[in-house]
Amino acid sequence: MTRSEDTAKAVQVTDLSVDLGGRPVLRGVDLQIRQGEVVAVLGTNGSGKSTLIKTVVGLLSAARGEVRLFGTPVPRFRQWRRVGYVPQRITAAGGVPATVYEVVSSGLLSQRRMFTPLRAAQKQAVDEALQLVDMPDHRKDAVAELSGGQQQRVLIARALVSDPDLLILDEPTAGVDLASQQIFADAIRERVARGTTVVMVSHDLGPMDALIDRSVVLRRGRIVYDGPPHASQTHAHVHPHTGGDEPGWLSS
Ligand SMILES: Nc1ncnc2c1ncn2[C@@H]1O[C@H](COP(=O)(O)OP(=O)(O)OP(=O)(O)O)[C@@H](O)[C@H]1O
Repeated sequence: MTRSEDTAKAVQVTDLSVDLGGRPVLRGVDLQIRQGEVVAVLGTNGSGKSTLIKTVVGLLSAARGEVRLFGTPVPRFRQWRRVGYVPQRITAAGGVPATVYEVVSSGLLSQRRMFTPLRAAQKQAVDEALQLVDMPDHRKDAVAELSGGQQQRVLIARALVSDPDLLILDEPTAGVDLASQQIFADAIRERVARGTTVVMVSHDLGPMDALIDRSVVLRRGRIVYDGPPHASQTHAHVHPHTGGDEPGWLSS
């Protein structure tokens, strides 16, 4: 594979195995995501979706195999500004009192420049992200004092503020009301039109459903389906033991 083909892949997961608590959670996962694709990661509770996402963003390490982002192995990847990540649950405040504005603006700064004041354009980007999730009136509020759905909206704003090339979303709209899900889907649609790659875990895609062009189903730490969204979304929630000869289903 040439270098340019490598970098045309936003995410390359090769023979990835991850162990947690001494137990294999992911086993031999292969997944290639081209730039501009919108991929849903589906599967029952405990199938390994969050573990895969966390390994892709470098929060967990591989026992075997590797993950590359834009052609670079994750341990050596430094362009984190190109990646927006919404975790499954609130971790943004991390026990430290932080305002909505601080959490969203942290999406603009690499660790090294954490305490550099924001430039005017960056302030504007934070304001726009807060508008997008309909939270401008809460900019000075402590994140810890918001409702769960409002906290999730803050995390969405943080992921969108840097206008990343790759958005990695772990149940981004869990607990978020339908109107806000729609706003979020519209924001994602607009970015997808500009070429942003999206990888999203969800149990209920809601208004995001129409944006998905491929889905991947995990079962007990392995990929069992990789193909067009329709069939997989049906099967992911029905009986995991079917599959048979339909396209996209892989033998496990
Ligand atoms: N820190 C940990 N230590 C040990 N086992 C873990 C740890 N985190 C997750 N696991 C186990 O790994 C498996 C996969 O968990 P993971 O969170 O990736 O699943 P998931 O598909 O995202 O589930 P859900 O749909 O419920 O969010 C589960 O069996 C879980 O118990």
